[in-house]
Amino acid sequence: MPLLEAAGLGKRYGSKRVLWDVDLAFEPGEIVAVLGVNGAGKTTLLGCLAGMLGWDRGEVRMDGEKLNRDRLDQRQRMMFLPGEGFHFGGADTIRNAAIFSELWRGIDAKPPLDIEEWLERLGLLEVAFSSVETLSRGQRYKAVLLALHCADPDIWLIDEPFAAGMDARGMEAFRQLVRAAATRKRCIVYTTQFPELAVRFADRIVVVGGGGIHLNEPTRGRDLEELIRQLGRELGIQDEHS
Ligand SMILES: Nc1ncnc2c1ncn2[C@@H]1O[C@H](COP(=O)(O)OP(=O)(O)OP(=O)(O)O)[C@@H](O)[C@H]1O
Repeated sequence: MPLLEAAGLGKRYGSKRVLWDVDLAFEPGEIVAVLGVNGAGKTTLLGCLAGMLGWDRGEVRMDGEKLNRDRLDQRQRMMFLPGEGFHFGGADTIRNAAIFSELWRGIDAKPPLDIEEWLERLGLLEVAFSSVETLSRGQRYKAVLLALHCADPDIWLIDEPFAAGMDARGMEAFRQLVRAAATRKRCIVYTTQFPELAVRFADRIVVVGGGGIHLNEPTRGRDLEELIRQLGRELGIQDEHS
């Protein structure tokens, strides 16, 4: 049974129909990249999957059970990370991560043992005790990724992580972070505009467009260069090789 599922999902903003009849399923332990041109509905899709946005038709299911936006126990099993991230005012990097851990895993939950290792991998050791508000844009986003690691929900919904100003070290730490989470059977779904990064980081690629799903393909066993070209064509990029 899928961990998370959209069945016949449709979403309008007023008279504007953005998604309709979207069927998608996400398994524990998989990393899925969602691509699509600007305005295709990627953020809308993630917002609906997270139960943050309402929908007009169809349903979202978690472990086969209909997602009810009022049910805290369901909402607590996932986290939606917006493109700009979010943090708790005044908290330093470590405290911010601890607050996320307390909110998602309970007040008695011990922080993960490897928090120092991830501070190091993300390049955050020097700002571990600095207020998140005083950090640079990329550092702030990394601090939120650390908090996500500490919260460790079953489902990670991440909007545009590669547009958040992280440096190469941060991007590599992100790759390791989501891979480690997938090994713990977390399901990670993120949006991106970059076919190369999608293919490099994900087990499956989904392309949203025209209100539906254009492509839903595993990366395993695929010729990745060809898949990147195919995605480029889906996104309207001219193929130099054709
Ligand atoms: N609150 C809103 N009210 C009205 N229309 C909205 C709202 N939010 C999004 N839309 C519209 O829904 C469509 C999909 O938006 P969405 O943000 O989901 O796209 P996206 O694929 O994430 O785009 P981008 O790549 O630019 O981030 C767009 O046409 C957008 O104008």
